[in-house]
Amino acid sequence: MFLTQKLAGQTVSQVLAGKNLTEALNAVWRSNPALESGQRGAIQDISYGTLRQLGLMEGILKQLLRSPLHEAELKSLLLISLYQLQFSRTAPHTIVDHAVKVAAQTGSGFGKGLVNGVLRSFLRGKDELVRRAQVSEVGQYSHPAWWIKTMKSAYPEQWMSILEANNQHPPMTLRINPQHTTVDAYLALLNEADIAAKALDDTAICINRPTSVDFLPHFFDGWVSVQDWGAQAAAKLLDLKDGVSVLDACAAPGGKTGHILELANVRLTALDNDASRLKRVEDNLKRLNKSATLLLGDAAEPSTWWDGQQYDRILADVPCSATGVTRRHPDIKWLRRNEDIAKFAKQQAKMLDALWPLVAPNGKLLYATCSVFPIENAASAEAFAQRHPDAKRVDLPCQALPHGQSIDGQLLPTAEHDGFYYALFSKT
Ligand SMILES: C[S@@+](CC[C@H](N)C(=O)[O-])C[C@H]1O[C@@H](n2cnc3c(N)ncnc32)[C@H](O)[C@@H]1O
Repeated sequence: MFLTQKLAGQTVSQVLAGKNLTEALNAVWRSNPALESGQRGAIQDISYGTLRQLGLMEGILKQLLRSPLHEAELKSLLLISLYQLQFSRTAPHTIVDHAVKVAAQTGSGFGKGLVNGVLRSFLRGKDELVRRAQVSEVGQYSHPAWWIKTMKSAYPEQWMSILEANNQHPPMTLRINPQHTTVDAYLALLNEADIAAKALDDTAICINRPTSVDFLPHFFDGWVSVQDWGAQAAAKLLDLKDGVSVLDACAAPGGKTGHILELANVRLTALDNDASRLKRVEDNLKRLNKSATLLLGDAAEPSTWWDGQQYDRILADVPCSATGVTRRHPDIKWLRRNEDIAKFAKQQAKMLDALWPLVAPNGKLLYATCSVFPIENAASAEAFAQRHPDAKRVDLPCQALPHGQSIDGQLLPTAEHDGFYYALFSKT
């Protein structure tokens, strides 16, 4: 426990200094190769949990400090320990004792007494401290104020459920490969493996308790993939048929690439501008025993990689704020800035404009983001249609969507799926 608290504190400290959570955790794994899987799991749980609840934890800590604490590692140690005291089942005295030991090794060691005092004061006045921290919306919903404001104005009825969904553990969802199995047959295999799960539709299965893919029957034979239910809509929306040519313009790590190849016998080009991520597409396709032409290139600069042959279908699953998948990356709540959203929208418009000439007559382009910010979604799609009179917005076939519905292409995060946006255009 001592080591997990120490390393979780360091991880959160790195994130608060601007590093992304995945990179911060990878750095911990690299410098501590002897960690056991249980310890890694605990470090991950504490770091993710603290960042999900950071607004609340900061609100509590502020009440317990006489003056702002500038020593970053000590502050993060307090935040993760408060998180554990509030949300974990570990005995409080163990959490406090170990936090004090970590503090003794942190910086000049002066923080021992402070950590002891703060954590014991929290235990004495917990309920009132939490209540007072939740008076502010940042404390109650653990999102930055600018984010809460945008959600309120964009979704006057759903903003609270969106913010609450962002702070939950994400669901683990599988996509079965219809070339190998069916939902019913695979549920039976899961049942035999003692993995409780339920069907979401005729290709998606939700696992009750997330598990390692090592335990999923025939995972390495390509029978199933891990993919959010909302993400599974993309390939279905593309209206695929055998023989069509498809460009997956922002393909890595290849979740949707694999799905496209499972649905029809298409000629697929998978493009990404990140070589290491493109390698992940290759690995994914190998597991699924599928093939595609992989290209390293910039979707916004087709002249550098395009062979001049138009595509019948283009999937533009563009880089975005990822605000629809916040619960999988809770660091983005604290690393994103309001002004980033407009920058993403600009980059997305550039990519869409560059890709549109590559769509064949009567072909289709599906614009996709995992954002819930309208500037990147509805506003982007409308502006694109305005700029391109030959782009006709097509209604999304509801059978492709979770529960058969969206708000004009917008899926908001729920217990069953992440937040996504889809806009489909056909070339007249
Ligand atoms: C949202 S992710 C795509 C997820 C992927 N479609 C899937 O389902 O697994 C966006 C991808 O776009 C890539 N990307 C970012 N800028 C790009 C650009 N200018 N051209 C091509 N790919 C780009 C990123 O490397 C990233 O892999």
